[in-house]
Amino acid sequence: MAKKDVIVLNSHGAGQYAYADHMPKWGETLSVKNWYVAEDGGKGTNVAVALGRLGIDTAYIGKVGNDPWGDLGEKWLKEAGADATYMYRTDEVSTGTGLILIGPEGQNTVIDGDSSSIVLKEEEVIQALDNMKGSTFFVTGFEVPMRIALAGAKYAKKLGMLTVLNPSPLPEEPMKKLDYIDYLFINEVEGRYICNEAEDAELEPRRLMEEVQEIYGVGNVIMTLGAEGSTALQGEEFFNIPPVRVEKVVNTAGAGDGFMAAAIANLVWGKTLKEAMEWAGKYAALSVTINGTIPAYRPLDEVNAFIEKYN
Ligand SMILES: Nc1ncnc2c1ncn2[C@@H]1O[C@H](COP(=O)(O)OP(=O)(O)OP(=O)(O)O)[C@@H](O)[C@H]1O
Repeated sequence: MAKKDVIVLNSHGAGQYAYADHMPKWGETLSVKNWYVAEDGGKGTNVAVALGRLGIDTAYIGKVGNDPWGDLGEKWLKEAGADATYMYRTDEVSTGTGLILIGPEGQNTVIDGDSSSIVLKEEEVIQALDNMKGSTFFVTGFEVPMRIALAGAKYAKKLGMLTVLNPSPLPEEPMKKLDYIDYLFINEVEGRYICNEAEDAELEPRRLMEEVQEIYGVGNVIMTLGAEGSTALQGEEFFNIPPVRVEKVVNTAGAGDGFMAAAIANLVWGKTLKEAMEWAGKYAALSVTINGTIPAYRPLDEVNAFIEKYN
């Protein structure tokens, strides 16, 4: 039986970026500058790699194609020390990938491929969880089908694990109660959407999280506020974690995934939720000073050095 500190069930994918001076017409061969595969993994591999690099015993569950993008995900996981045994493979659909064509004014057109996550089966998730009974945390999100993510969370809870959900991308239909979820991580836009609030509406973060608690029946709601830091409602206890100001913000993509991974790592280390969020805020602040998503998830010694310098 392979017990883990954290099991992550969510997607893997790889975005391809290309810079063009115009949009191609049908039949045209367009030469583009600087075509590259970005190291942004999809929320599953992002979180699993971030946790692995922090030294947390982590396993990934998901499905990728039999193609180079799937191989890349497996390589990232293994290099981070995460277990890729349950990175299932399929010939039916290729690994989720998108072509992001960036124009001369920075405008972009995205061609998004179907992701192999859509053919992940509930039985495969259950089998993986059965083989990892006794694990501590189970983390999921909706870049795999919502039905699969929630079935996984319910089963993990039944096996005695602590469950964490990042319900992103949010489904259009309202969700039912999620009272088998222990920790819900959302950003402010998602918080307002769940509460049916306009993005620029006035509801205070605390009230928003109270409503989210009520709607979903989840006791611990953690809401990230971008450059403004983060905030949480743990039962009735509210806390606000002020932002960490860095000299130069280079790239904030994936900051939310990194923040969640860092907070969970601290919960594994026995810290309180408040302590976990303070550390995660520093971890995420370091990540926004580094270009790329996966490259910005730094190992424990580098994060500690940054925190020492910051203090
Ligand atoms: N400009 C910034 N300066 C310092 N810290 C930041 C900045 N932007 C984000 N962070 C940190 O990262 C955390 C997560 O950011 P954010 O709320 O933007 O998540 P998100 O919207 O889920 O991000 P993404 O979807 O890009 O992963 C914040 O709570 C904060 O701690």
